[in-house]
Amino acid sequence: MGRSLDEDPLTLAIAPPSDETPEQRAAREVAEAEAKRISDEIDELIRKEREQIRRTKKPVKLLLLGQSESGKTATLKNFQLTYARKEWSEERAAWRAVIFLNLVRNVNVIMAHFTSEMSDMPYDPNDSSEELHIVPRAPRALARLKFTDEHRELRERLVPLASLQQSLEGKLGSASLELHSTSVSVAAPFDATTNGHSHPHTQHHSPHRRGMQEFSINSSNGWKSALDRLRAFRHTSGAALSSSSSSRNDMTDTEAIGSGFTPTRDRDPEEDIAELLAECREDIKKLWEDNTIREVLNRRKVRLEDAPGFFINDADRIASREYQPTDDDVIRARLRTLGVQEYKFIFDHGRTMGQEWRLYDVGGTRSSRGAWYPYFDDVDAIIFLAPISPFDEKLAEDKRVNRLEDSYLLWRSVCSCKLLSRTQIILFLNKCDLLQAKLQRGVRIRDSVPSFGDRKNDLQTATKYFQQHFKEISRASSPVQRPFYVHLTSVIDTRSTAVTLGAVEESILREHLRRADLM
Ligand SMILES: Nc1nc2c(ncn2[C@@H]2O[C@H](COP(=O)(O)OP(=O)(O)OP(=O)(O)O)[C@@H](O)[C@H]2O)c(=O)[nH]1
Ligand SMILES: [Mg+2]
Repeated sequence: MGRSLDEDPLTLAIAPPSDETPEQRAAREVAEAEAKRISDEIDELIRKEREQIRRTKKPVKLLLLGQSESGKTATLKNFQLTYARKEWSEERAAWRAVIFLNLVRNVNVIMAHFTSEMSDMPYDPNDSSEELHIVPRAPRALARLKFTDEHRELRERLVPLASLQQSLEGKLGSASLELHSTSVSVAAPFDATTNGHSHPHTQHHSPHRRGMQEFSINSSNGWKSALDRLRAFRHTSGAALSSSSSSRNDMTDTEAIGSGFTPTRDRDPEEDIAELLAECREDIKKLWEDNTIREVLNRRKVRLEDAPGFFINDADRIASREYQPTDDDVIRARLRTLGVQEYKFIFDHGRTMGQEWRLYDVGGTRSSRGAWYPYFDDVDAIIFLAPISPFDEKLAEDKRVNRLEDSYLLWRSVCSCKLLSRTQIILFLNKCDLLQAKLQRGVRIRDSVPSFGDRKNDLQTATKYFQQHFKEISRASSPVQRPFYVHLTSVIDTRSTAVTLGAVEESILREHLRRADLM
């Protein structure tokens, strides 16, 4: 037989006193109702929080867009450095070979100009070996530079670095080669698709169905595709230097020996490279510090300092057997992005600790942009990188196009894209450090950007002007008005970038939760 409710101890304990007056009863019922309301509110908060946590299990997706060399990969590296430090530390050493290649390239660019000036060869700006944004020598006649025997000997001693560059490029694959021309002459080849028509470049691309290798290298950690090649190269000993590969830059051992770079067998080839560089260290410094050679570069308007992967100033530190990359070196190392690469990070710092983020880093050359469109569909936010220092430079892949103009066109296409009309877009006006240096050297903006007019040629005025221009484009071209988020950045400055990323993280997360609520 069951117990009567009247006998339940709890019921008895909380039962109203038998002598309760009607007033006391009314007051008790009000208090009970209030307690229930508070309790329900707490239950609802807990439910929402749980729901939010459940939803945020969905990765936060962030797409990085911008022209080539705008700093997308450098921004991605800053994310990793700030929020996924363990992975960052594990990968740091793998960048050593890329930095060696960057340094060797700096040397070889100087060597190419120095050699052609020494042999009085006419300068050909279309020469495919040119990697920098160089303008032809001014037509006025300048006195011929005087080269000494010491210059000739220096040149002889540094010749092996040409084959070293080829070998490193061959082993790192096409990511290590810059693109010098492209058949695509429009800024946003995805544009036709954005207007509702299919486009030949994007028709068959989807994140799950991508074919062409140039457009689609996709791994859980993209730059590893290049670095893995290098690891394979290291682990197959010196003999790997002669292995055949798809790269046009592979050389045979015979070629390597003939041109002065002789790999030592049975040893990690990266150590051979470090050793060769260490042997060349004093000559590299001499080359960079020589007044006549500096004059060659000045006359040809070659500014290595503004170019990606500038390391020759650090030759003393890098050209060494013991060299290990620092965080800053890795951020500054240049390796071109091929296709669209997906990076997954579980953040181990910050407000979103434990949260998975997926960052999509794209190749920014005009011929790569057709592959972006499939990724517009499902991202929480876009960071658009627009470098503002190259207002007087041309695209590497199309020497007729001004870089700033290209960024404006691309920005307009992204802002006007219907698929992105409700996507948060954060603009980074990047390379402010290089802009400042350029303005300090006396380069006038109005000579390249006539609409800048007689404004003050200083950093503050320039950034305000460029910012306003991007804002107007956004306002005029966005299908639905959107807030204009902008940051002035120099993403090689890891400290200030960490602060910027903190603000970005919060704003993207808010957007992520808002989108989750809408679903
Ligand atoms: N001085 C300076 N260099 C920068 C800045 N941002 C990027 N760089 C350097 O510029 C070079 C190109 O940057 P990346 O991040 O590789 O450019 P990207 O946009 O990924 O280029 P693609 O992969 O070709 O599309 C690298 O060597 C960077 O270290 C900056 O704000 N200041
Ligand atoms: Mg990149």
